[in-house]
Amino acid sequence: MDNLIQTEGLTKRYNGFQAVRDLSLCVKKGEIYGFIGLNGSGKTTTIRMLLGMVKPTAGTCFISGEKVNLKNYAIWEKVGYMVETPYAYPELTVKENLHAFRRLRLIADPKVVDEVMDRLKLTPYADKKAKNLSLGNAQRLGIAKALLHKPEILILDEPVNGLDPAGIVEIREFLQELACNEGVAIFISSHLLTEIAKIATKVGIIHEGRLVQEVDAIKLHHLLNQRLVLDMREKKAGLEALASAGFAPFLNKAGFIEIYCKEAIHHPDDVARFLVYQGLAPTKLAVEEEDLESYFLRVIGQKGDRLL
Ligand SMILES: Nc1ncnc2c1ncn2[C@@H]1O[C@H](COP(=O)(O)OP(=O)(O)OP(=O)(O)O)[C@@H](O)[C@H]1O
Repeated sequence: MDNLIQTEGLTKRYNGFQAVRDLSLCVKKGEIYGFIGLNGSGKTTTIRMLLGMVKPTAGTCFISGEKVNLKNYAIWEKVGYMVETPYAYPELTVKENLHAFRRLRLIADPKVVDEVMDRLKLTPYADKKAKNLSLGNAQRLGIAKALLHKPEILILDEPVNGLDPAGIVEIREFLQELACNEGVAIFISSHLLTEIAKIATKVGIIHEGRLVQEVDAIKLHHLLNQRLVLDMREKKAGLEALASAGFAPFLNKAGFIEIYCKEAIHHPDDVARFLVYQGLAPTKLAVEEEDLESYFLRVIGQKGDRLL
């Protein structure tokens, strides 16, 4: 079985409002699919349909090749998930929570709880009540629950929310190991594009319910625009000289001159030489790559300095 997760023409309408439109995607064994979009773009609705929690208006979801259907209990043996806020019994400790979920999953071997606590670095908090956990450790407990039964598919909605930078790196490395060494197919939603780009093997961008782009993470940086950024003392004269030489320069918000023409980006030394001959020596000259947030905004057709 190649595609462990697959959707075909998935659509959800709420009283005429299109939350998800004609969405088709697939995730293979060992792949990490990063599903990114602004708030309200349809990520959670898609995940809920994948998990059979919301009935699609049209289209189909397949898990391990089987059509998602709440009555098909066998499917859920293969899936671990965490959707929105991780749920735990607040008065029970981390360990008690995990044993409660182990029993719900009908797993006889109690050792799985110690194993999963160890993997998620929860052992020091084993006897702490869930209600007293930090947000980051509550997230870890959510992921631990999702992994108790060693699923081949993991579906996570915003799993790094509330984690500090070190915690984000740990979870990232943990998920990468899970996909790489154990072949788990991971579907992970987030609005943190930069973070997702570091972990995913494939990135899908959802906007207003539509999958507007899907790209292999390796190819992502080829899609980022490059530009030549310049500064000089005589900016007005510099802009005029560069414009008359056909470089189509413009002044950005930070007060630097930007050039997008390919020849200038590939041969910044020619631009420097030209400016020096004009008596306009640059005080800054650098080829810079568009950041992922600007790329995202470009793809979804919005303007702005930062995403979120
Ligand atoms: N039960 C519902 N009834 C009506 N509209 C809904 C319902 N659930 C979601 N929506 C709407 O569908 C759209 C998509 O919501 P969804 O929660 O899937 O977005 P999201 O990308 O997960 O956003 P966030 O990042 O904020 O969680 C939103 O406009 C939301 O208001």
